[in-house]
Order: sequence, then structure tokens, then C-alpha cells
Amino acid sequence: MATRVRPSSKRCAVIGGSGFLGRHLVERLVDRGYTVSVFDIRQAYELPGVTFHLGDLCDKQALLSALKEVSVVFHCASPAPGSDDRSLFQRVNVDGTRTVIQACLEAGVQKLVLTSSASVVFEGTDIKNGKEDLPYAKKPIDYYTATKIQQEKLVLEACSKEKGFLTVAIRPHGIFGPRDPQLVPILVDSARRGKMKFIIGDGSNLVDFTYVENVVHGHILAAEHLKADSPLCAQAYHITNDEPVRFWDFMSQVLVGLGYSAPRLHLPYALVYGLSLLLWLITLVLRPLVQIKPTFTPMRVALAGTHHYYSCARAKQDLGYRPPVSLQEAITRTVESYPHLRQGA
Ligand SMILES: NC(=O)C1=CN([C@@H]2O[C@H](COP(=O)(O)OP(=O)(O)OC[C@H]3O[C@@H](n4cnc5c(N)ncnc54)[C@H](O)[C@@H]3O)[C@@H](O)[C@H]2O)C=CC1
Ligand SMILES: CC(C)CCC[C@@H](C)[C@H]1CC[C@H]2C3=C(CC[C@]12C)[C@@]1(C)CCC(=O)C[C@@H]1CC3
Repeated sequence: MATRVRPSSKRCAVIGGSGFLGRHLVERLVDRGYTVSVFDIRQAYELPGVTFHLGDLCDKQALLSALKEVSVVFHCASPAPGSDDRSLFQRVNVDGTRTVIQACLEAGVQKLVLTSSASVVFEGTDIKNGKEDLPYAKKPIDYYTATKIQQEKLVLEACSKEKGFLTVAIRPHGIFGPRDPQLVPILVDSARRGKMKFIIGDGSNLVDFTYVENVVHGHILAAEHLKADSPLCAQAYHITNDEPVRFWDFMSQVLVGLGYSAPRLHLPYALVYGLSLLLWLITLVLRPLVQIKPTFTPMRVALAGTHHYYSCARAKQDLGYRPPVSLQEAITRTVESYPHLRQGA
């Protein structure tokens, strides 16, 4: 009689493992003795002990071959938020996540840890010390956020103790750190084009920026604490640095650290938000003729001019989470990791 091999609890797969967060997660998992398979549409690096499976997460057969004997799946793949492509977000974040769940069930995966986003509750207005019980945004600020909401619901609803399939969602916010393709590069590009002279609003708005290694730590704690009798099943957890910071102080510290000037002049929030909406509408109308990528999208302006910071008390209580790297240390490490983006480089 054929015996089914019981997956080792240290065998995991990282969907989106070639990305910024995914690669940091893979590196940490390897350090902790996990056997890791990466599933991604691209291979961005090589690492001893890591197997790469190239494929689209919407393809169940491709997923199934990567999930053989895997007990834990981390799903941190998504199109970039800035891509603004409605059908791509729907296909990957919603339909694709359904496929991931189905493949996990068929492959006998025991745990699925989703990288969601704290933005699932953000509607463009202030959130101060937001807890996980805030309702999902009724009017999500963009397609990315709208599909992250649907994705999180799908994953949490799939949690089934009867089927031996447990799920949890991690909601990070403003991830930054070495190799981030988004935050620091966009900031520096804006500074180099002379667009970082202005502070949007009065500059007092507090925001969470979370160091990538802390986000990774939260994911691994969640995977290791997720058990049938634990409070984690079908729950979402904010993972932050637990040190809200003024948005413009954070941006200024990174800019000055890299040799650029900090923004000084103030512009009224309502004016900049209105202009960004107008620009967005114009790009929408012109899209068939010309592709314009505005720096100041309504989403970015809303993020730059409002409070949005979250409580991670639930993660502290249920996961024993404490951010291992302080914000100051994280900024120093990040600035040092981008010598090629320094002024004059
Ligand atoms: N960067 C941030 O500040 C935040 C990110 N998140 C979430 O964290 C996760 C990781 O984000 P990042 O590492 O920043 O993004 P990233 O763009 O660096 O990585 C995403 C990875 O997913 C892969 N991918 C995209 N579509 C795929 C598909 N159809 N099949 C297989 N792989 C596919 C990409 O090739 C890429 O390697 C995402 O789910 C994102 O929504 C949540 C909160 C904040
Ligand atoms: C041009 C400037 C006004 C802003 C430059 C920095 C921004 C690129 C970043 C500041 C906050 C960041 C952020 C995200 C992306 C990069 C920023 C807009 C997310 C939208 C990434 C995906 C998420 O799930 C939420 C993030 C919130 C913060």
C-alpha cells in the first residue's frame, strides 16, 4: 500500500519569493532551517537550498508541482500598487488567490499565511492607532486596495479546522528596507526631478513605516503560532514598527541621509489632492493615446497628507511580536544600502 509522505513542518513555499518582501522572507526562513520553494513569474536571484518554480499563480497545475510535500505556504505576490491596471489586480489578487487556495487544499498544505495590507481599511481619511476590527474600506482608494480586501476575505474564509487547512493574514504598512523597489527609489527619483520641495499639509501627520525584517519576523511568528487551537485561525494581524512617525520627518530623514534637501514649503492638502485627482482623470482620458505615470497620484497624496498608523497590540498578545529593529536603526541600514541613489552618484 502506498504511504502518503507527511509534509515536514519546515518545508514551505513562498509565492512571490522573488519580490522585495518575499526575498527577505526566503533568506530568513533558510537561516531558520526551513526548506524553501519559491514560486514566482520571475527568478530574481539564486540561493543555496532554495528551489525556484517559475509560473503564474493563476495556473493551478504549475502551483501544484511547487507545493508537493509543502506544509506552509506564504503568499506575498501581487502586481505593484503603482501599476493601476484594474484587470491585472483582479486576475492576480482575486482570481489568482482563489487558485492558490484551491491548489493548497489539493496539495494537502496545512497553513496559508497571506501578506495582506493595513490599507484594506484605509479610505483616504485619518486612521489613528487603528485596530484590526475596523471595517474594510467601503470606498477603497484604488484598484490595488479593492482587490487586497477581496483577497484577504477569500483567504480568511477558507480557514477550516475540519479540512486541516488553517489561514491567517498579516497586514504590514509602508514596508521599507534594502532592495525595496518602491519607496526609496520613487522618493529619490522625485527629488532628482525637483519635485520634493513641498510638504503636503501641515506636516504633522503620523504614519507607520515598517522595516522589512520586522515584517518578515511577523510572518514567521504567524506561521509558527498558527495551530487549530490557537486564536490566530482566520484572523488578521497588523505588523508595524510600533513607532508612528511624522510622514514628512521620515521622508526628510531618508532624503537628507542620501544627500538631498528636505522639503520645506507647505502646500494645502485639499489643493494637492484635488490637483492629483484632476491629473488622474486626464491620464485616464488620454490613456488610449499616451501613457502618463504621474508621481503624485491621489493614493500617494492621501498617504502623504493624512494620519495612518495602526495598533499591533493583537500581534503582541497572540504572537509575542515585538519589532526586532528600531525605526532609527532601520532608517540607517536602509540609507546605507542605497549608495547608488546618493546625490551625485
Ligand atoms: N511594499 C509595501 O509597502 C507593502 C506591501 N504589501 C504587500 O506585500 C506583498 C509583497 O510586496 P512587495 O514585496 O513590496 O512587492 P514586489 O513587487 O517586490 O513583489 C511581488 C512579487 O510577486 C510576483 N508576482 C506578481 N504577480 C505574480 C503572479 N501572477 N504569479 C506569481 N508571482 C507573481 C512578482 O514577480 C514579485 O516578485 C504584496 O502582497 C503587497 O500587496 C502590503 C503592505 C505594504
Ligand atoms: C512622491 C511622494 C509624495 C511620496 C513618495 C513615497 C511613496 C512612494 C511611498 C510613501 C508611502 C508608501 C506606501 C506604499 C507605496 C509607496 C508609498 C506610497 C503602499 C501603497 C504600498 C502597498 C500597500 O499595501 C500600502 C503602502 C502604504 C504606504
